[in-house]
Amino acid sequence: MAAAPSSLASSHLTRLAAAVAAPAAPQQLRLRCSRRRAQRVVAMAGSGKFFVGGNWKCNGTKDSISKLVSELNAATLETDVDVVVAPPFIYIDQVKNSLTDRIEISAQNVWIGKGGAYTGEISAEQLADIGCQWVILGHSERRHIIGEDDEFIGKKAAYALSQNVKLIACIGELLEEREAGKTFDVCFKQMKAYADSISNWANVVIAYEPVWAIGTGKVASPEQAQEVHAAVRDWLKTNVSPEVASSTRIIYGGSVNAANCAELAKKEDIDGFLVGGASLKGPDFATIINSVTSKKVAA
Ligand SMILES: O=C[C@H](O)COP(=O)(O)O
Repeated sequence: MAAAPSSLASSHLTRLAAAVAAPAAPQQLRLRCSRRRAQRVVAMAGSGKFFVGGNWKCNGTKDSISKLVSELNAATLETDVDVVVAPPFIYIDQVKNSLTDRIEISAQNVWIGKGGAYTGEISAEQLADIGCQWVILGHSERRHIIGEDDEFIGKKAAYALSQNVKLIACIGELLEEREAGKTFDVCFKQMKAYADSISNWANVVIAYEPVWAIGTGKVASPEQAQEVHAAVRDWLKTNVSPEVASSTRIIYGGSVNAANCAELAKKEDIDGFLVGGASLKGPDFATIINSVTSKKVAA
């Protein structure tokens, strides 16, 4: 799909406004998806591994995390999935020392630059020092509760990547923004802030997380998620490069669970998930990881 964001916006905004109530995939979009599927086969074969992250947020105790780690260590996981969990900072070392190396570790935040006199902050150098390979940035809870803005998030992203900490870059619209037909505008603005700061996308995964779906039990329909993922991929194609658009994984987050993951995973542009609540239950998280099998069948 080669249309520029501006031309996409006029045709999609009307559909997006109605999509919450009537999420059927437009025929036109399906046709464009078929073309893009063919175009992406080569790129996905090289670098597009399914990716599932578990964001534990501010949950857990030493005991509950020990139980969760035991469940994850005992789980049978499909091999062709990148799996990452993000414990609260204070438990990262415990998890790092007890969790199978099959699963990588992410932080949920990081300081904007080099460490020093920044009370309460954790630097990217410190994450790398303890073997924490990833960081989640731009999560809606940090945007809308803590008040982080696009520029601040972009600078954090650039510094983390410069220290070889890989990035899960979150974007997503509020319910009122979706209802006002601004979903694409919001997501593209958030994408631009990342693109202004990122020169190498090899270590970046984008997480589309509509805020209205986070922790609400109201998951986006597969068609709603696919439509935004496809638009974000087109944005990357137009504004970064076709190669980055093809190779960058775009994962979905927001009320993903063991029951709904398979249908979402079948969608062409959904390359995995960022999971909150359901990642706190080992067997459920394993089911979500293993939903890659639905993707293989759909492909
Ligand atoms: O980072 C994860 C998202 O905020 C999704 O959370 P949730 O699965 O609890 O809705």
